Amino acid sequence: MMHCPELELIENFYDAVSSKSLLEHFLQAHDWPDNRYAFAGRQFVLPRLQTWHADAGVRYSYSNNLLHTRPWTEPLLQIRADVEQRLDCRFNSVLVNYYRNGDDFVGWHADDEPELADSPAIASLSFGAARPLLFRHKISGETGGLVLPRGSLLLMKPAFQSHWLHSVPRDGRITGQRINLTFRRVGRPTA
Ligand SMILES: O=C(O)CCC(=O)C(=O)O
Ligand SMILES: [Fe+2]
Repeated sequence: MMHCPELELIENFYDAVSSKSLLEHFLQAHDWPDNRYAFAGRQFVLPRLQTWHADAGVRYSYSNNLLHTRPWTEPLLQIRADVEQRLDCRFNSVLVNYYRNGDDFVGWHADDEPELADSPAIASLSFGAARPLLFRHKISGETGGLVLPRGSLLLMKPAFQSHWLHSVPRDGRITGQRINLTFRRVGRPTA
């Protein structure tokens, strides 16, 4: 598969033991909402479960439309501290995704909302079943992908969101559960 210079994968950021206990935490103790949402007068079903956590005062149109902002939990704060130390970056929010099995997925998108424009580096952590992240160049259409193993930290560098779309495709052969955390830095609105 093609290499993408705007992605950097750090394998075993968490070792097998820590990855397993964090996975168990998210599966057992994290408070998952229903994946049916009402938006713009319509009901729809998100093909995964999701929660959004942010520092006080952070606003993000995607989350404000779909999700309630929740406070940080102890495990999320600890993971944020570990990631910030490793990357020497600050993050003020995290989107937590739960893929119950290979039928859960995220479709093609870029995390390029205007609120992220100032510093759109995103740090993505994975626990549980390994799933591929596919990417597709917005103009040339080149495609590629990489597998995200448990315990890995994927750094999506700023230009990734402006040049590429990404997805985690459906694969009915995968039975295992997967948790993914994307730490973000959402700017405060200037107006
Ligand atoms: O699950 C993943 O690895 C990616 C999730 C994602 O793209 C997102 O939350 O924006
Ligand atoms: Fe994304």
